[in-house]
Amino acid sequence: GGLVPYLAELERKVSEHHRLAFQSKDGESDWQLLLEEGEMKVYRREVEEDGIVVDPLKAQNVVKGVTAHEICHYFWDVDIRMEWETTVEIVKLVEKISDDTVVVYQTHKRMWPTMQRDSLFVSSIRQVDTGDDEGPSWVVCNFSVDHPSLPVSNKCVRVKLNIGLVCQTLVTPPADGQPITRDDLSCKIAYAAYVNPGGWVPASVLRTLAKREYPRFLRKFSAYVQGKTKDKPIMF
Ligand SMILES: O=S(=O)(CCO)c1ccc(-c2ccc(C3CCCC3)c([C@@H]3C[C@@H]3c3ccccn3)c2)cc1
Repeated sequence: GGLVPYLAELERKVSEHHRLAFQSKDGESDWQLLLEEGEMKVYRREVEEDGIVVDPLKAQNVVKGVTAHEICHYFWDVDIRMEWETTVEIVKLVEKISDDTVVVYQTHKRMWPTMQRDSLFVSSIRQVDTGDDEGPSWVVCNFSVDHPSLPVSNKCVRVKLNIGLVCQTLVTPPADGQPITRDDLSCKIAYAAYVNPGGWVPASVLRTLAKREYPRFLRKFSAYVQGKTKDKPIMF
């Protein structure tokens, strides 16, 4: 389909998110700590492009009792997105490119006083070898594409996004011979979001919105996955 050129870009973005995920931010001292809550740390850089706020966001968290595969699976699975994503109105699977790569269309709830936004993006899940002794990472990358069947509508402003969720499973080995239980598991998460609102939004409005909504999403989504998996066999 018309998406073949995007598949090369997708591979580049997955590698980039994986490379940057657990890299310490010392190099980029201009990250502003927005919030620190237990293991969750949320940072942002203040960036404007042509007067439009496009602040990159970076967050780390550790979620107990779940694996990297489980966190990435529930983040990627379009069918259950509305169970945890409270800021979108419509989620539509536009095209299934492969078992781990789909094209998704979403409308985001209108945030007064801004115009409603929509997004059209490739969403891909995969395991990436990390090369260290912590075992492989699981990665989900969502990034905007143009798609012939979803032209930009005059009702919504199309955002441009590039999102990376990179996760690693941490296991504290149980007493020898004991099977691993969820009490021995946690998942280290690195979330990166670059969202261009696609049109002018007052800087203060967007920055307040991001400061509230990203931590809310990380809290709600983490708790959602813990709830969904607690009585299920562990998905490594
Ligand atoms: O991680 S995901 O892939 C999850 C799949 O849904 C994702 C997360 C966030 C967005 C997103 C889309 C639009 C907007 C704004 C732009 C102007 C008016 C709305 C924002 C701003 C940053 C604030 C925000 C942050 C989190 C949640 C909602 N709102 C974020 C898109 C995708």
